[in-house]
Amino acid sequence: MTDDIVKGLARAATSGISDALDRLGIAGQVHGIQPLDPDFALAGRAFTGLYQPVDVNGGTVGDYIDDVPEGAVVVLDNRGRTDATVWGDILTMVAANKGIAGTVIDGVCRDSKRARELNYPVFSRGRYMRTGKDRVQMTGIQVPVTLGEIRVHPGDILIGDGDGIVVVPQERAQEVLDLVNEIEGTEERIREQVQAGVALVEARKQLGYHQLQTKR
Ligand SMILES: O=C([O-])CC(=O)C(=O)O
Ligand SMILES: [Mg+2]
Repeated sequence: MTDDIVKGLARAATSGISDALDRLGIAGQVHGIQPLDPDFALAGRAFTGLYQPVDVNGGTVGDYIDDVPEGAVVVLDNRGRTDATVWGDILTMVAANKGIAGTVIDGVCRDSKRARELNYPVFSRGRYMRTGKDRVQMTGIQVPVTLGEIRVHPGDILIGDGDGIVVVPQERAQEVLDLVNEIEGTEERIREQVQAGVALVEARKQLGYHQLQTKR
């Protein structure tokens, strides 16, 4: 299920959402996590999972996937670990079949070919073949997690495109959406003016381009 705020934000580019977050003083830009394919895009509310290194009790990549609702984004916090995966082709296949919106990993994934074949958007810190099975332990499901420096609570909205991922806190989502629409509208007017022959320096000055993202 995709609600109206998610649909509205999904129409925007991550660059516009980033500028709106800057203006509102909200930290939501995820640094260093990129799509497996630059054409991948996703939008949806977070379903979160947290990993720790395995201890004497052993561990694996987790069996949460059947609980993830259609339209959600799976957000996996493996603490930036790049030497063991927490996502691969079997999870991709199941998630794509269920209509899950995509997966964002603070870590790495494997079997990346399947994600491209099924056009299932996976965003990660990279690709690697070595499994997290016997190396990680899932210590939390639907708990607050981090993607790099950015906190994600279950239900927060993630938007991803070829430029990366932004996280919009659910409490501020309407405010962010209103501001993104305003910023993108202003940028469109700048493009129209330039196409009509106005000098870019003039169009930018008139419409306040350089301050669109400035915190008020
Ligand atoms: O070990 C993993 O990262 C999971 C995996 O390959 C899969 O789900 O196909
Ligand atoms: Mg696999």
